[in-house]
Amino acid sequence: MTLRVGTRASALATTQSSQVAALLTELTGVETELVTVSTEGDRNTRPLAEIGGTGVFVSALRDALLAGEVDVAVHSLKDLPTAAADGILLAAVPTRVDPRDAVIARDGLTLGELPAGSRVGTGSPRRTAQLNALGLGIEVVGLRGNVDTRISKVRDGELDAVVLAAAGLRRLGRIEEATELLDPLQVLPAPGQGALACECRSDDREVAGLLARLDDGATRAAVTAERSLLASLEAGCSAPVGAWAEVVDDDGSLQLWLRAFAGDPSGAPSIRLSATGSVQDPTGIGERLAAEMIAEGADSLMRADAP
Ligand SMILES: NCc1[nH]cc(CCC(=O)O)c1CC(=O)O
Repeated sequence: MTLRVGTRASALATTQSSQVAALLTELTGVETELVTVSTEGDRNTRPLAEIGGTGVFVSALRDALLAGEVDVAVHSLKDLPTAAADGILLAAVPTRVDPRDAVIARDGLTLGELPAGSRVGTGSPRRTAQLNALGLGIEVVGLRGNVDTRISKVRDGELDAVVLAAAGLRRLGRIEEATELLDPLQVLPAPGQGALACECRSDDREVAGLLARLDDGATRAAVTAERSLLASLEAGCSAPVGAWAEVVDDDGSLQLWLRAFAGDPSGAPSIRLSATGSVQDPTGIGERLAAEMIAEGADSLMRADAP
């Protein structure tokens, strides 16, 4: 049997899909082949919010899965809508690489070293809100495109810096180009950032069993809490929400720490809170923290600029 692993066409997507395919072969001995599927998010470089936001990168791969054209779909977990999809099983969440955001700035600078008025590119409302909340006098400039396109804006001198996911840079072998890795407690990553999602058809027991070997329990618990918070806030992947959870060993009992940020890209005061609980209950921790954030006003904050 040869497993057909579906991937988007971008350099990042094919790299991470081949890494999953290689891991699958290593752990289970099964043969794999990559099948490229083109998605609306790749074909269209208008702002994500305009072309459907949540899920534009994901649905074409899921369609190929349901149509039986591929057996496995590999996504960046942070691109995955929180709502479950009919007939689709999230069969594996491999070990998270790196949750952090990275800065690539001109002349090796860090964010703090950039002079006031510097132009920093990101297309993410979450990054925009947190960059503004740092109060550094930076001008945040909208940006889309693949990793290469974004970095080239700094190399061309069009921007002073860009902020992007460290995991993407690592997977592409370009992490050395980062001039700063932002502390994930200071600039909270997107829920699921740095983790991958491996899906199969819900009724495909055989592939589900193979993929289960790739699942990492601690990563699965952390991203489940992060995504539960996002779902309970009724926010999508393009909302100004950051969340990061870690499993910590508290005298032999495994605890999950979840920290969250909700903001407003235009700079209204933001909300930061954290919660902890048993690693057995990631969904409950996310729900409780979301309720606390809503009680503090997260709801109206996130929707302040909604169209
Ligand atoms: N927003 C798009 C996206 N989706 C996943 C990644 C790569 C990193 C990851 O796996 O979280 C990126 C690029 C980025 O945010 O810089």
